[in-house]
Amino acid sequence: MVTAKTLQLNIDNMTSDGQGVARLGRDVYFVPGALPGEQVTVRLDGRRKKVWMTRLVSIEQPAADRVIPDCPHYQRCGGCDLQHLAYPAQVNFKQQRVEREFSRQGLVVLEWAPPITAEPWGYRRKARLGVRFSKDKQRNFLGFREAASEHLTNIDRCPVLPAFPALDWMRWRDGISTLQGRDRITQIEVVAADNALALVFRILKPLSLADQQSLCSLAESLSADASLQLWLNPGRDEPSVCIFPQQPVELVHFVDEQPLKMQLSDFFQVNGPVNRAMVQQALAWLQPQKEDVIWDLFAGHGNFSMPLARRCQHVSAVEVQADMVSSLQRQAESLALSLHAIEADLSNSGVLAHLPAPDKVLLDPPRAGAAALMQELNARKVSQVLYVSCDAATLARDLSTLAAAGYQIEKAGIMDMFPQTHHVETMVLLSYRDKCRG
Ligand SMILES: C[S@@+](CC[C@H](N)C(=O)[O-])C[C@H]1O[C@@H](n2cnc3c(N)ncnc32)[C@H](O)[C@@H]1O
Repeated sequence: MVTAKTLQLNIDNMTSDGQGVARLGRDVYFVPGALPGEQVTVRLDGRRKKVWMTRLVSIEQPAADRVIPDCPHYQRCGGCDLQHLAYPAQVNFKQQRVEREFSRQGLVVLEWAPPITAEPWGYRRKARLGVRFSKDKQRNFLGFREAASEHLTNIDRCPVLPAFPALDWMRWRDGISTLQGRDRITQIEVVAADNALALVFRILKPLSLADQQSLCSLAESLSADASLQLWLNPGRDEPSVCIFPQQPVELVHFVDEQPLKMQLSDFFQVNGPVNRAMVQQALAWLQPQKEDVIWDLFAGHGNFSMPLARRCQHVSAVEVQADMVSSLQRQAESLALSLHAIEADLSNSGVLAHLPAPDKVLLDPPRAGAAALMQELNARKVSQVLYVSCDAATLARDLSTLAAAGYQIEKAGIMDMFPQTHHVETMVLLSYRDKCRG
């Protein structure tokens, strides 16, 4: 059978999600875990359209950039996919990938900024781990879902999470195993703010008081600097309840050297140092002036809007999630900043019609991009648009619409928000040049 076959391949390229690519005659092969320049043996897994999916069996000739992955669970855990590539080469791969997407769309960038990078390990301040009780084995599993499967990989530590004593997963797994309601916990979410670390336990049914006390005792023993918080969450749309400590501090992270409040359910950028550098770069590129009218679209909890509102008086922040909008508005009011937070769905571009015409627009959409907004920006001929994106393909698609209408890409730069993975964040500054005015 063809799926049992092995063959030798020379890898000459990489897919946008970091798999090695080889060509043999007219056939194309994707090889997860292989790098350009390598000679490898693979097993064929099956064919999708014209591409063979394969599994790496052995590496006959390794690439100069190959390194030993730091994590023992790498390639079983579905989290990271570039740990086998030396860090500078990861950044280089991401830079080339974004440039390739841009050139596919015929985009011209006047100036590329140097990539923004920070410490490539221990950076991830948000993560979700699965918990499962196996009746057969009469024990709990705690870890990440394996790539493309429902199986949990048990982990003791994760090198992309911060090295807090409270993130000792072996202790939590053992602790959960002793609970009466050990089959009621399905997930632990990590929210690492700058002033505290919150663990949110998703529960199917309420835990007994005795079980809650056991978890609190464990939290106390792991909370070296008293900054650990333990929350129980009974369901996606239900509020979480803090069981440790009794009076939890409000979570904040620092942006623009100021604390920004964050709620447990908020979207927030996963990499603190890269986020801070990204916001500083956005401010340096946009140069907000006191009288500027600025729209911050897909504003989240104000990562960009609050720093902008400190510098200018007419900032409108638009976001679809009501709880982030109200928290942002409250925060701005408490600091006497004139920021207008608006709850609206930006897939309907008409929602911007009543806002004062902007001098500058910052947009930071989710992965799908902001296709619905491009006509609005084209019609408005905004003098500066700063586009922040976590998906190079939808970014290039949206930029090509703007470029066709007369926008010029002044600057672009990548930000390595997600080291050890293929994901890349990009910032682009566009200016509007009216061809009729020359
Ligand atoms: C990539 S995040 C950026 C958030 C923020 N700019 C930041 O840096 O933290 C995208 C944000 O867009 C919001 N969003 C997603 N779809 C939206 C829509 N259709 N209309 C408005 N906001 C949306 C999400 O809730 C999320 O807060």
